[in-house]
Amino acid sequence: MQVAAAKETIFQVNDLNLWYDDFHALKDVSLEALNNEIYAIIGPSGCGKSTFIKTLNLMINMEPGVKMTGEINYKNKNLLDSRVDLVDLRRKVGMIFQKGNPFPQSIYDNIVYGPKIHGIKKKSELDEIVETTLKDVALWDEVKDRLKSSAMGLSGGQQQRLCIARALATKPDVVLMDEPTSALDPISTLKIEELMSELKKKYCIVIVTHNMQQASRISDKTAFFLHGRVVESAETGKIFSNPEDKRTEDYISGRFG
Ligand SMILES: Nc1ncnc2c1ncn2[C@@H]1O[C@H](COP(=O)(O)OP(=O)(O)OP(=O)(O)O)[C@@H](O)[C@H]1O
Repeated sequence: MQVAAAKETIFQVNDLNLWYDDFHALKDVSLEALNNEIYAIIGPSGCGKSTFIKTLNLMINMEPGVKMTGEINYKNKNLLDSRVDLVDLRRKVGMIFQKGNPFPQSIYDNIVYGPKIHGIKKKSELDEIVETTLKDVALWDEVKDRLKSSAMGLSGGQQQRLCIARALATKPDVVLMDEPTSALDPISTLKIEELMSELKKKYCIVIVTHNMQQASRISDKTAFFLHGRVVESAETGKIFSNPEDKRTEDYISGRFG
């Protein structure tokens, strides 16, 4: 009998506390996210989901008055140590937001932006990155004849897939997604969900979602946040069918939030 190889730990967060000035927004958060898995973060508005996901590539440092204690180990290196190269970190830990936010440039230039910053200049190499990443997000067939047209002419769902392609172009390990489908129609949402299931074959994905069906459909693990704490974190099937904590059960059954 073959034993499946253990999945690599990408993030190991230990006792993370975060304050915005005096406001204690994350309390003793501990989580482990593995490669080739989708980790969903759920919880009511204001519970700290976006704050948490933004700590994973230190985008949170752009907010004024933020102070953190604890550990955010990314591939065994604590990001809260001072000597982290932020440019390198953001290349390896890509982020997708609620609304696709392409640059007002061509489809092609949106994708080559990151690779060019990281020193790739050869046209054949850039062409290859554009084709591969657009194929990865299932957008190639829709746009291959208009790569030089403005990205702003794409539909909302296409713009979101382009932004995912843009994140993939720098060869990340992780894709963070903060409510990536909340501004999309059901068909575009389904396409992004199918895409996530494909992407997890190569990446670790952490997604914040308000959509409980989405979390249960696509994720492997789920963490339920409330008032800045992780109430419960487990296999998604367990969270949705047999949660340990009454508050988790109340939330997933729509009794609050
Ligand atoms: N820059 C900031 N300065 C001060 N407080 C903040 C800041 N950003 C967020 N907060 C507060 O931290 C708490 C957590 O906010 P956060 O945006 O992480 O919640 P959320 O779970 O993502 O909410 P939503 O689902 O509504 O997006 C909230 O009380 C919020 O008001």
